[in-house]
Amino acid sequence: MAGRNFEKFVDLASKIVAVGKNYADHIKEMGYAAATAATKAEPVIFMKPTSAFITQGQKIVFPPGCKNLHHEVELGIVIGKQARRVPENEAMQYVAGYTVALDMTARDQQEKAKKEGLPWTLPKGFDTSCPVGPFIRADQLVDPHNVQIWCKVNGKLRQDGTTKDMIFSVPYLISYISRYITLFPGDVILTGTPAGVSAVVAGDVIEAGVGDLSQISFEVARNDEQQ
Ligand SMILES: O=C([O-])CC(=O)C(=O)O
Ligand SMILES: [Mg+2]
Repeated sequence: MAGRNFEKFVDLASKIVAVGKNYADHIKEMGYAAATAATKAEPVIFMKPTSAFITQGQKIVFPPGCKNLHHEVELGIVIGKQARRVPENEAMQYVAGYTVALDMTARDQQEKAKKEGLPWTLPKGFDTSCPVGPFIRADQLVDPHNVQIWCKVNGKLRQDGTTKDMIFSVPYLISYISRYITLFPGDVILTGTPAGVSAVVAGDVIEAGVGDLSQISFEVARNDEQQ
C-alpha cells in the first residue's frame, strides 16, 4: 500500500461496491424477507459508479423524477491493494482504511425496480448518490466491528447504529466480493445501513459520522432540471 495517497481515495477508486441487507433492524424496517441460514451466506451486492462520489462542499442533488430521497449512513471500507479471491483470514491485509459514506437512495424508484424485478442502478447510482468523508487510516479504527455509525438531518438524530450489528463482517465481505469482482486500490465497499433511513427534502442538511473519527455535512438540493 506504500506510495499511494489514500487521502484521495475518491480519485483512485475504479468502483463502489455496495452491500445491502446487512443489519437486521434495517431488513425489518424495509419489510425485506427475514434472513435465513441460506440467505446469510449470500449478501446482496450492487454497484455505484464513481461519478456518484461527492466530497464536502458539494451538494446532494435529487435525481430526475425522484420524490422520495432517503439517506443511508454506512461504514465504507477503502481497499489498499488489488484483491482477487482473497481468503477471509487474509482479507484485512487488503484494507487501507475506512470512511463514512451515505448510500443516497431514490426510494420511490428503487421500490418500482424491486416490484418489477429490475436492477437498482439509477435509484442507487445517480450523480451525487455517494457522499463520502475524510479517509480514516486502518490503524485509527482497530476494530471496525465495534464503532457507532450515526446520521442526523437538520440536527435531529435519525440513524444511530453500531457496526457490531453487521450480519456480514468486513473480512467476509472482502472475501465474498473478491471471488467475483477484483477490487483495486481506492475502491470503496459500502457495508450496509442500520435502521432509521428516512426522507430528505431540498434545503435539508445531513450530518453523519463513524464514531468521532470521521464526520460529514452535506446539503440537499433540488434538481434544477426537474420537470
Ligand atoms: O436499499 C436498501 O435497503 C439496501 C441497502 O442499500 C442497505 O441495506 O444498505
Ligand atoms: Mg445501503
